[in-house]
Amino acid sequence: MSGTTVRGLMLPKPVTFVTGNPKKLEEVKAILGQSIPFQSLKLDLPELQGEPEDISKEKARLAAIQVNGPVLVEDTCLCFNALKGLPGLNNLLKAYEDKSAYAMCVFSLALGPSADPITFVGKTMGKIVQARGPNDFGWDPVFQPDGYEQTYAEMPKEEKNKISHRCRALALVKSHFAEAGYTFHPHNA
Ligand SMILES: O=c1[nH]c(=O)c2ncn([C@@H]3O[C@H](COP(=O)(O)OP(=O)(O)OP(=O)(O)O)[C@@H](O)[C@H]3O)c2[nH]1
Ligand SMILES: [Mg+2]
Repeated sequence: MSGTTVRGLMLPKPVTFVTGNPKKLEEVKAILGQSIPFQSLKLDLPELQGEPEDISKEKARLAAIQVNGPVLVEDTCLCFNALKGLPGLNNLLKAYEDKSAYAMCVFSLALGPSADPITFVGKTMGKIVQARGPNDFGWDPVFQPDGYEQTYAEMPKEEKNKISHRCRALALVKSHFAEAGYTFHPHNA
């Protein structure tokens, strides 16, 4: 994490969570509840290259300029230990004995167009298995978290949302909001 926290800072409007992925949005809504006032928006942002945290920060910076207010962005990847943490295709993993993997979620918060984004990372360790469970969200059917007999896809949503990469990253986002004590401009809340 980086950046300077200004305690009690008043944000001009609710946080805009920028995503084009409805499944992500559904989970973020369920996990955040009423803890952070936010709205969502799909923006066309360039697909950036580089290290996950740098990509995320740059995405937040670009989004905050477009929104002209506080934004939260998120990127997720499934990283394979056999490929030294590289995100990859499941078929590629067939050639390796080591099926261990981790789901990683990186959120960046930019408080405004000229603010330095703050990054929050959540990881859940697990392994890649033959697909089991409903097929409506990315790689959920092939990821089985450590300590569980079910894949993400087989778990009830509430269960996934208690242990997921996304909930771990969002727990850090929530603590940041609680510590910073941001307030929201009453006219735009
Ligand atoms: O099984 C899954 N469980 C998850 O919990 C999860 N979170 C994301 N994904 C998938 O990973 C890819 C890259 O994600 P991504 O971060 O680039 O997202 P995106 O481009 O769809 O949306 P966004 O960048 O507009 O927010 C996309 O195919 C997402 O569907 C998940 N799959
Ligand atoms: Mg994306």
